[in-house]
Amino acid sequence: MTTSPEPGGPVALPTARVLTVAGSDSGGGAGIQADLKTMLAHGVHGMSVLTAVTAQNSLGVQDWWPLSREAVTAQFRSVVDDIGVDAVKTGMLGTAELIETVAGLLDTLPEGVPVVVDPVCASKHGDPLLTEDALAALRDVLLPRATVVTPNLGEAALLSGLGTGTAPAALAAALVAAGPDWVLVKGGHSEGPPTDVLLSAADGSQPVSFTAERADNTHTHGTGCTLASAIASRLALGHDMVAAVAAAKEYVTGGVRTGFPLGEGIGPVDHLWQLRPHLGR
Ligand SMILES: Nc1ncnc2c1ncn2[C@@H]1O[C@H](COP(=O)(O)OP(=O)(O)OP(=O)(O)O)[C@@H](O)[C@H]1O
Ligand SMILES: Cc1ncc(CO)c(N)n1
Repeated sequence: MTTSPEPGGPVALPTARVLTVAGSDSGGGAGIQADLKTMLAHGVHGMSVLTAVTAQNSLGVQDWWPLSREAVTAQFRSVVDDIGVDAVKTGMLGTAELIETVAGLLDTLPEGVPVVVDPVCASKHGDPLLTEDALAALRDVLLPRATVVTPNLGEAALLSGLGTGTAPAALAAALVAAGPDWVLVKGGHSEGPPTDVLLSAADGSQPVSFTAERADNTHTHGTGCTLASAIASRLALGHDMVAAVAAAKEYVTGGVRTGFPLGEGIGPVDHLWQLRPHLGR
């Protein structure tokens, strides 16, 4: 929870403010749309800086267009300078130019605002959402500014330069060296129970593993965005990192279990699974 200067002195806000800096998914399952739904489900105030527009559906990404650095900067300044933020999540940034722009903007945040970096490289279908030359910028410019970075197994292999068969704990150790405070390597693309491995840069201790039952459901569009936004929401509400990841994992697990078919391909996770009984549908 946070306080805000008001005439007559600081007052407690009824909720936390969480900003996503990410791309739009026209199909509504991932990207900005998944982030804002996740934030709503966590009872925080969600805000957005759009970095790119994708033409996307359950079958894949048909095309995408990055916004200008001026458009990204103006959105960020509008939100941060007036409303303020308690946590930031970054997702699809698309190009090296936008990664550098966003990194510069993150440097202007007040001290202590947590930043969750989801290093989005491709969609669930494998369609690229990042230009090839931007991977180095993601690693060298954005990772050092992350409170936590949340790669899937493929992204962790790409960013670390290690092979795809490398164990998650070894991938996490290699990425911690790139400068984030924490690394969470997600195991959604492995065989068996999806296990996510969290490693802290600070204490050099053993990684913490978060395991769930694998949902026997192909409708997993947006899992990565959902997990990262849930972590950002929990951090904004004052949870520590281990508690935030544990709660976020529980949220995404429920959402995947009840993910539903839409279109001809991969349907979305259900962001409202906890509220369905109250909604009556
Ligand atoms: N079938 C599943 N059942 C339960 N949990 C899952 C399943 N698939 C993925 N997850 C969980 O979802 C979260 C996101 O992991 P994943 O590896 O799918 O990320 P991602 O590839 O970045 O997602 P996206 O493709 O949406 O970008 C992790 O907590 C992972 O363990
Ligand atoms: C806009 C956007 N961001 C992230 C992902 C990753 O799932 C996606 N498919 N689309």
